[in-house]
Amino acid sequence: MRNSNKKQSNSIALNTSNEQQENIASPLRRATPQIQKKDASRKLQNNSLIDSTVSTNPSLSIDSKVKVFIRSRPLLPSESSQESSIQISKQDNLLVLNEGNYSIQTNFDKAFVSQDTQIQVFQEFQDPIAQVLEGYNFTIFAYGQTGSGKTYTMFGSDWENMTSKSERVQKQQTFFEQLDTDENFAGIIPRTIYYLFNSVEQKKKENSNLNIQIYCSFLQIYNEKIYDLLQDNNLNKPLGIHESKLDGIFVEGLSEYQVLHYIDTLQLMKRGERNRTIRSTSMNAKSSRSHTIFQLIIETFDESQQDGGNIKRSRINLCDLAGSEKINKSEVMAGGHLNELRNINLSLTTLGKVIHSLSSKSKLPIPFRESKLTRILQESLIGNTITYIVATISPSIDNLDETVSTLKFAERARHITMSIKPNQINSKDDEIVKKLQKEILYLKEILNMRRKGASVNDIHTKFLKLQAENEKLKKDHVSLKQVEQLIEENRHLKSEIQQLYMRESMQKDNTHLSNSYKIQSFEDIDSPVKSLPSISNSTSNDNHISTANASGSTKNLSQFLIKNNSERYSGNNIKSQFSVGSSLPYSHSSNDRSINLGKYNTNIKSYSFVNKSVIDNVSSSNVIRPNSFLGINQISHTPVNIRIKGRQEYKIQNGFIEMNQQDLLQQQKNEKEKKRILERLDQLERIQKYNQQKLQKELDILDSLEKKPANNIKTYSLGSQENIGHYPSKMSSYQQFILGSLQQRQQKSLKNYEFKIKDLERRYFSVNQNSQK
Ligand SMILES: Nc1ncnc2c1ncn2[C@@H]1O[C@H](COP(=O)(O)OP(=O)(O)OP(=O)(O)O)[C@@H](O)[C@H]1O
Repeated sequence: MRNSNKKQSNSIALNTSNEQQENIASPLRRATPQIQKKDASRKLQNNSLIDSTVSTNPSLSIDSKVKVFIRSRPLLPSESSQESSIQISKQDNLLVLNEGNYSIQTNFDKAFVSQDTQIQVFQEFQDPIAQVLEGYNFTIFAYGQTGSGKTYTMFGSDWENMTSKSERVQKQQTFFEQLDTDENFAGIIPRTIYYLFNSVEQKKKENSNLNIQIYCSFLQIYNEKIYDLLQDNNLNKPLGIHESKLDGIFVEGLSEYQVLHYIDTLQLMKRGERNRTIRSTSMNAKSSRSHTIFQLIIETFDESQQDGGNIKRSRINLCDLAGSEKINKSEVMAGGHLNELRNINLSLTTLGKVIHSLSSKSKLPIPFRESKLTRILQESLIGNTITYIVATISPSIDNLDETVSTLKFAERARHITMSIKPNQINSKDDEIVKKLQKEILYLKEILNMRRKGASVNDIHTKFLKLQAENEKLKKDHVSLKQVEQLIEENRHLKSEIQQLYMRESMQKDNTHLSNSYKIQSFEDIDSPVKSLPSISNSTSNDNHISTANASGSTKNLSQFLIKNNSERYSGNNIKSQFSVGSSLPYSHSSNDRSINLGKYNTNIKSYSFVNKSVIDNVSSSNVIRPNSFLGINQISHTPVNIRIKGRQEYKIQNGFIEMNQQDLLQQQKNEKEKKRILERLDQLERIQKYNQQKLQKELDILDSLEKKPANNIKTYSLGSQENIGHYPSKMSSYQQFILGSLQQRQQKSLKNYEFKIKDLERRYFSVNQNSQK
């Protein structure tokens, strides 16, 4: 044990009394644990397991305590040289930390140690996810010092960084296909997505009238600014936080993507993860420098209740906080790093203060507004939300202070109680109708202004004016169906605006979209597999789909889906919405908006058509067989990325496919290069194998030669009669020469191949990464 960690007395118990004024989130302060003899180490008084299970009766509002789990990671290879580490074990929900003569024991709602798998951790989250479908909000956040395992817990292991090609492929498969059997790989977010979609399927089976829509968004807070991780990968456009009576606290301008299948959602999660700001630090090679929140919004509506029914709208917030980090005076830090660190520490300190105020039931104002993080999490800490915290700790002796600090934070959070009830929107609720009408007016105004070339400032001024005007909106009684339509229209307009903004920011980036493509229309399919959508050739120069081969061809989908269209997008002629299928097998919902193409090929399983209204250029005799399509199943009216075999990436929005010509060329180049490398790799692997076999054979021959006394080889006595003539103690110089040169030659060639293979793998990895950007 290092001297600096030696303490004077033997046992530590956490003091979490409400009077304690210490700022627990600051990593810069040393923990001041209460010290006791080990024998007398006391357990915390509050041992009861807090049950935040809520009633599904929507009229009931009940009290729910924040649930706190603790998770300790194993020692990392870089820490294994340490003389000693903190011994962390658990007894039921009691976490026990032993370090030399010191001991810390404290109770949590659940304790996880290094042997506990990702599946075991996730099992604790299944109940509240089921509650989300009843209209309850649910937040999970991972808290802990840098390098303690927050990202591992929330997202999963860093498999993409693994070097072995075969392992990468296997992990990729696991990620998308075997979440329920994989124990250690995927973290809480992918599992939540998977579980949620399965639960939705189950619910729909139980009640075929249920219409459940899922949307997702992903944001990061970096240096006290909020960015959309799905739209803004260059930190170009910080977003603002607003509060409204109906929506509560929300981030204005954050994109919401409608998602139809878990694979699409995972793709979006991966896209956002790639855009996250990370840095290599002394504690963690891939340290998250921003707080991220992955949000799933679930809207449930019973179609059998025409009037007077309810729409349930709930949220799942999955937060991976940036970790606190000490400012290391001996280490030279880049200016940016220091700034990040200050901002991270500031927001975590504020979170600590907020938790302290809430747990001590202080009468003083709670400092939610002191940081963006606490402002966004406000509703998860005092609002209508089931909240779980996973506090992560490290067993490294060097991190003892931070570990104690995390435990104190976690213990305090357990004292927070919230009153929760399901979120329901009633069609007779004038507030919601007013709000939707207001928003639609506002959005229409903005769209018109944008089309006429108005600036963002003009629009903001107009917006303020509109807000005032819209207060006067008349009260109408509308049906639930109408409310749904209003929501749809609203969403549609928002996505148009999003697209406009996106284009603007892309133009600013000097990223010129050299081609704009539009998909005009598809047929809505009533019964799966019976008839398939098809597309006919469009010869005109208008916005129609071009079909390179429309009758049963197996050509690349891109060939018949898209057509170079010089005309720019105009919001008025959006006629159809569609989503394209996933490359992985799944059975889509049985409602009339989807179709299973599984019968026709294995790559694409589902098409979804949302809008029946317009059918252009579609004949039912032809069959689409997009078997080379490795796309994701996505919505149409918010931007989505689609991958087509060969990994070109397209953006689809409002029935448009857009692609950057330069990107496309680069992608194609990358693909060619990758293919070439893979072929060369295969070839080299074959040669290497052949050489190994050859070497082995030659060695075997020499071995047998060595054992056999050849006539022309002198044998030597080893002093024992039996050995004479059988085991020559010395090979002939000829044999030695052959063996030596053979070995040398083979070793050289094997090394050469090994080197070449490594080099190719490295190049493949870098090309692959480039093509995923
Ligand atoms: N339970 C675990 N089992 C195995 N390895 C783990 C576990 N938890 C974390 N690790 C490993 O520890 C390292 C640091 O973990 P991670 O990046 O999740 O930390 P973090 O708390 O998110 O750090 P930061 O705040 O700097 O982003 C990673 O290499 C990760 O794979």
